[in-house]
Amino acid sequence: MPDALDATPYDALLLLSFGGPEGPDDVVPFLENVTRGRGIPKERLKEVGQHYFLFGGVSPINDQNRALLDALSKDFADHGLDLPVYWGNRNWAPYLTDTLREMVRDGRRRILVLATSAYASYSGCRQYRENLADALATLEAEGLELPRIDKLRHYFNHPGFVEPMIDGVLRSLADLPDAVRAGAHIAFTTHSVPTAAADASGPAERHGDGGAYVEQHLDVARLIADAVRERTGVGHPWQLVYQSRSGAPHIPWLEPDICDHLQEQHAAGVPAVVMAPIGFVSDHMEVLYDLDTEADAKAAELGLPVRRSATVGADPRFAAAIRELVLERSSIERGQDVTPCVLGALGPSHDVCPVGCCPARAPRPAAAGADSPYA
Ligand SMILES: CC1=C(CCC(=O)O)c2cc3nc(cc4[nH]c(cc5[nH]c(cc1n2)c(C)c5CCC(=O)O)c(CCC(=O)O)c4C)C(CCC(=O)O)=C3C
Ligand SMILES: [Fe+2]
Repeated sequence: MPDALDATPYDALLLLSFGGPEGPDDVVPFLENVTRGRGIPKERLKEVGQHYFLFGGVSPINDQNRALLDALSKDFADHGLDLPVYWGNRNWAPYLTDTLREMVRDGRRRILVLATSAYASYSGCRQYRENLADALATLEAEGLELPRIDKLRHYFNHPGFVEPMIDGVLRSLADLPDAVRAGAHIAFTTHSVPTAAADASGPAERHGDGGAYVEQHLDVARLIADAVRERTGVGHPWQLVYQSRSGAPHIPWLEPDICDHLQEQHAAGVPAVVMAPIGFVSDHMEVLYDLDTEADAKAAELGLPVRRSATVGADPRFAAAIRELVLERSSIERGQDVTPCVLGALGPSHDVCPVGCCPARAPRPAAAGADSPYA
């Protein structure tokens, strides 16, 4: 047995995710949960419902999270880290509030949260923190003693997140026909968000011109493109592009969309494209529909060879990265010196979201940050 690792003061890890439907009857109530109060046009909702029905009403995200939980349990056990791992979602069972209640009943007092979103943004960070605050408010109203909740720093630039994606892009390039491989363009994709949300992402000093959201994605894209050049000797041209736009058409969102981008690349004579969904932690519906279905169809129509590279999912290197991040944060909370493990130009992200980080359109209480109303 390895020496036991020390996660004190934490007594549990909470995997916090989006949630997704597990059958046709779940689709509409799931979409209602997601879009409550968010002003998404009815037409868009109908269309997104169809994406789920095309896959039997089942989002792959829950099985992805189950696989990640298994990978985390295995990694923690193999390394002598005795820390229970729980799972709760924003939009579908197991619901965050129910999981948090169970954790309190199990006596957990200091909880560290791993969200399945690697980057700063309202949708990828503060909204999860708002959900944590809502859950705490519910437990408080039930008379339960509230645990203290912290959130792990953004892990977009952790080697355990980036390296599996480098391998994925290399595999996709290798999988392209020989004749088009050297000329292939890499389209790094992430979820589009309103440009106003991107501009206000991250701490106040990063606001403006795409904010921390765009800056962090560009950092990861550059890391992957550089690593690919080092390993293949070919400097593939690349661009950060967007997918899964929603919202009303008159509100500006980040562009270009991947499908328009494929068309432009094709028109410019690019012989092949690797689509690398760096904005997503696993192959969930955005990847299976928006890339593997819609963008693939667009490419087929153009006669453009494309490949889609893997997300990290339950890669053991990602599980190991989470262990390292847990131990790093535990040491910091104990007042010890640590050297954060990080790649790229931006350095490690903050441990605690400062006041004004990824502000909401309408301010609401958010936990696990400097502006948390909870301890
Ligand atoms: C930045 C970002 C991430 C990445 C970070 C993270 O992972 O959290 C993400 C992930 C996800 N988004 C998901 C699903 C949906 N997102 C929607 C709507 C929206 N997403 C937004 C942003 C993001 N979303 C935004 C700005 C909206 C507009 C409405 C609003 O401002 O809230 C809608 C409504 C319909 C639509 O309009 O598409 C659905 C169904 C699923 C589950 C997939 C599955 O089931 O497998 C996942 C992982
Ligand atoms: Fe989304």
